[in-house]
Amino acid sequence: MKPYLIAPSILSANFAKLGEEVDSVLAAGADIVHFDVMDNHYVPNLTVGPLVCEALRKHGVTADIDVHLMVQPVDDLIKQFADAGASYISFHPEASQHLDRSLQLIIDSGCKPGLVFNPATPLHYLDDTLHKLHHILLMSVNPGFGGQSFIPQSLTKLQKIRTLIDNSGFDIRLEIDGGVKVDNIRAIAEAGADMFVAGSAIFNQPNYSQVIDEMRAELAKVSR
Ligand SMILES: O=C(CO)[C@@H](O)[C@H](O)COP(=O)(O)O
Ligand SMILES: [Fe+2]
Repeated sequence: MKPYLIAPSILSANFAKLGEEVDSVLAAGADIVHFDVMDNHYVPNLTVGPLVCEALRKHGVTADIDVHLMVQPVDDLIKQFADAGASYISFHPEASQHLDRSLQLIIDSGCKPGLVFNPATPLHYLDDTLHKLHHILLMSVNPGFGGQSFIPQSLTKLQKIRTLIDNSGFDIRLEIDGGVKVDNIRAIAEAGADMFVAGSAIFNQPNYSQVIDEMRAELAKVSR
């Protein structure tokens, strides 16, 4: 079983001091930086692009950066994010004209490819892509905003994806994103997730290490 990874989403960080925020959350015990890219087209919100990813690298961030592309089209931004220092890059399959080409672009640019499923995106996109995936990201809210409530049906969808992965024989991480908190992270892990994005649950609290410690304590209760 893969170790659990906690990935704070910078969407809820203070953008006026982003470098310090990322340093703080990593010092508080986070594993990976989750970097939400929104284009005001695929989703009704606008955030940050490759320049900001590059700025975090120049600032000295060495942890993996998990780029979650909520953009359409997808392909142009892949190379730009790879050059800017991205580690993981995921995108929404219905936003790509040529799914296999987009995944291959991520692989060829040296990053780890992932596919993102919204609450109602059908899982058939996994039929011919599993062999190329490093991670699958399940959205447990509709994409576009931080601070939304976890959609309970996501637990069933997580279990389905967990079973698909386990039966495939491929070594794929299962990431969950949206409404993850201390009080639901254990149930989410029990449903099969091994990587946890949390934005508002961490950045809206004054003490980041306390929240991350509490999340890890909940995860330690999971038997696997
Ligand atoms: O991709 C997204 C939203 O579209 C997420 O990464 C959110 O930023 C998570 O925020 P919280 O639900 O944890 O506040
Ligand atoms: Fe995200």
